[in-house]
Amino acid sequence: MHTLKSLIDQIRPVLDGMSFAIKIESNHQKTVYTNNAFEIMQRRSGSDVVADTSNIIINDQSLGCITVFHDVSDVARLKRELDKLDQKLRKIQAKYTFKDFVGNSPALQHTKKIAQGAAKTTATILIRGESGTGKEIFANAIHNASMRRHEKFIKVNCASIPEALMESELFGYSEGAFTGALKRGRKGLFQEAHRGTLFLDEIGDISANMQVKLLRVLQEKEVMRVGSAETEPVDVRIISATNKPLETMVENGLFREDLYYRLNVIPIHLPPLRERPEDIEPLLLYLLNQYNDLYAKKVKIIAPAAIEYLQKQSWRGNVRELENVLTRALIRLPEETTILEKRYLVQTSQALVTYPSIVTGTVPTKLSDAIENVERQCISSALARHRGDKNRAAHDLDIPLRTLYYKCKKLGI
Ligand SMILES: Nc1ncnc2c1ncn2[C@@H]1O[C@H](COP(=O)(O)OP(=O)(O)OP(=O)(O)O)[C@@H](O)[C@H]1O
Repeated sequence: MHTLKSLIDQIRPVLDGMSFAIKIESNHQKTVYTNNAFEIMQRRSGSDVVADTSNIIINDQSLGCITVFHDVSDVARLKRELDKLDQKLRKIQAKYTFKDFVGNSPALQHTKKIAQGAAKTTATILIRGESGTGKEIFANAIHNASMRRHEKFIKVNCASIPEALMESELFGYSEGAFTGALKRGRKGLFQEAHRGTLFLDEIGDISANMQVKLLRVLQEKEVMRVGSAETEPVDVRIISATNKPLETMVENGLFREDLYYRLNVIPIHLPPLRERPEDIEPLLLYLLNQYNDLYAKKVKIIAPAAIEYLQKQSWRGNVRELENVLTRALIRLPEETTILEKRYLVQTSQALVTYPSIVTGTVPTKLSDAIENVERQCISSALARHRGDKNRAAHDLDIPLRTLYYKCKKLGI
């Protein structure tokens, strides 16, 4: 007949060598065995431990119980780090001011003046402008010029958050709202931005369902977490931005008119770069200042012919495209060169606008293969233009971000 002691003696070499901490207790809760790992765990303070206890039953007779302790300190530490990172990702330090918004063209000066006036109020602002005109840094600058500058500036890219997550991202969720929800529930971005500014980028991309919910929050100034019936008051200044034709979308029933008016209290239009060629030179100097260090170059002067050449371009991608052209020019520039000549820019801007032939090499027989080739080339070229930034690539390709992820996976990009 087994006794607990004889059983332990039989398996002692196995228990002693285990890396898990183990404790065996008799039926009277008296500790009769602990292994080395248990002693080490006891000496270490502040560990996060999960205990797993099972009864020791032999021939229907209970001899005691064995507890295995799992040290989850690393998991707990990783979780804390993840939470911190998540917090950081959800916040953007609003680091830009109007001084950082380069350009003194009359068109830009006019826009800055309106924005500086608007910053002093709490009115909702809608920033319009083509892609790459600086809507995001302009929103930053408005927040920093406002009374809320010491509070948070939180950015939400409405186009990149999947529809299913949008509501809980914006308004939070309560305890046990859905499988995988955090135990304590979670604040939404509206609550995070309380007393600060919430920047809703790509607002033209939100679904009809979210439009209704957003309108409600703007009207009532309170949010309701997913899975809760209670409301929480929020004091948030909304700045939204889009390059979509919202007015046409309203006419076509794609964007709610009431929401449009709520968002568009102060409209601000950022003019495209081609309408303010005089801003190109100061922008180049501002960018050179950063890029010389970044690419270990020594450029001090931009040749007048180079500036003149750039001023004549159409800049479909606006300042972002100008950044790309300058980056490519600097990369191919010899290290010691101090003057940026036109020839370097000509090569690079042509490289940007000359797209590869749609189907290269042997033309596939199957139409589906040919379509895949074209898709692969268009997507690869958009990703290359935006240095791998999928958001911007999807924007250029005029497809939802989700579709881009799906296609990249399917096409092996
Ligand atoms: N006036 C400016 N001064 C300095 N940098 C600028 C200016 N305008 C734009 N930029 C730079 O151009 C790039 C694009 O700006 P930003 O992301 O703010 O544009 P956007 O209009 O929000 O674009 P999208 O609609 O594609 O999101 C950024 O790197 C930004 O720093």
